[in-house]
Amino acid sequence: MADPIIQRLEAIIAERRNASPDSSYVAKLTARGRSRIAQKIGEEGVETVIAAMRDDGPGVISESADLVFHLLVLFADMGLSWDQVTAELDAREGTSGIAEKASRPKE
Ligand SMILES: N=c1c2ncn([C@@H]3O[C@H](COP(=O)(O)OP(=O)(O)OP(=O)(O)O)[C@@H](O)[C@H]3O)c2ncn1[C@@H]1O[C@H](COP(=O)(O)O)[C@@H](O)[C@H]1O
Repeated sequence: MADPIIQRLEAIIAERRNASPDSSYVAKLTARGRSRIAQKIGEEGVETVIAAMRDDGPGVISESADLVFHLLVLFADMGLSWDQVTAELDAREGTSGIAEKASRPKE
């Protein structure tokens, strides 16, 4: 089960998708289409990287919140949920990243 703020945000985003783009950022971004939502995730990821390179801890937290929020907007657009991400992490628990990479088929 997702953290309570993630659950509330998923519900808010589902509702705000149908609001007026004049009064809702979620509705405005959704109306611009999937590619724009995905582009925002790239932008927020880059802003997180920039904050990290500046050793700006509060900046990394703030940009990470933007990143998670925009991921949730994308998930809503694609019918996905945060619980699916945590299920994927659960499934990976205990598998070393080094071992997993070594087990991939050779290209
Ligand atoms: N958590 C957030 C949240 N985080 C970030 N943002 C917005 O995301 C945008 C990202 O900022 P940027 O400067 O990168 O982008 P921008 O220049 O404003 O936008 P673009 O024109 O570039 O797309 C800003 O407008 C932020 O205000 C958010 N907007 C909304 N929420 C949540 O979503 C709820 C519903 O919001 P509305 O849909 O606006 O009612 C709110 O009550 C909040 O709980």
